[in-house]
Amino acid sequence: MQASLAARNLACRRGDRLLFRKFDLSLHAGDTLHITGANGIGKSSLMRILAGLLRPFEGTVNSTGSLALMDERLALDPEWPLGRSLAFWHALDGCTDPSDALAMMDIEPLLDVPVRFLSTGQRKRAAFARLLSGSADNWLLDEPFNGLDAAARDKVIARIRHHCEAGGICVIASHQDLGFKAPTLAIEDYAT
Ligand SMILES: Nc1ncnc2c1ncn2[C@@H]1O[C@H](COP(=O)(O)OP(=O)(O)OP(=O)(O)O)[C@@H](O)[C@H]1O
Repeated sequence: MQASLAARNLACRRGDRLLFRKFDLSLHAGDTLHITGANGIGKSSLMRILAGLLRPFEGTVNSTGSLALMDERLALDPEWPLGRSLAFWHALDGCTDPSDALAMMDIEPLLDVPVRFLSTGQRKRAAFARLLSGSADNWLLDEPFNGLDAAARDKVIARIRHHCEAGGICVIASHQDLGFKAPTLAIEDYAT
């Protein structure tokens, strides 16, 4: 894998509020990082900046390797059956055999269900199935455990560990305890 992710002197402004400033990070192959902070502090905004989806007010982001952001926005057509929606992304992501990821997240029984009928946890499992069947080097996971039951959560943690042991990077934004050890960065330390 080609993973690396660095941010320098980031500042984030939302509306007329400067949320944080002077935020730096430097991650290399194998690193996991837990971004912590209270509701509304700017975790999701930071993740979108790192993903290149939101322009920082100041500062720069540099990465090598491919990047995947998983957040509350499912990016699956709500009217399509889940299987068809996932197949759309598998084709774009160049995934020829998603069966392992679908089985791991217990998705097969849901493939005929329209996305709009999925429960919160089922949606999250579908999002993980897409992530796991892709080949991104840098994973940006925004509140990845919301809605997951204990069994699904354990599987996801095992896959995060596996991803990083294989040389990937995983940044997890969450106000919750992760349930496993990871270096932490508190956004409060950069709040204005
Ligand atoms: N498009 C926007 N325009 C203006 N303000 C916004 C916009 N999006 C988010 N905000 C504000 O930016 C702040 C940070 O939001 P963000 O979603 O990044 O926080 P968060 O730390 O992820 O919160 P939570 O833990 O509740 O998910 C919030 O006060 C939010 O209302």
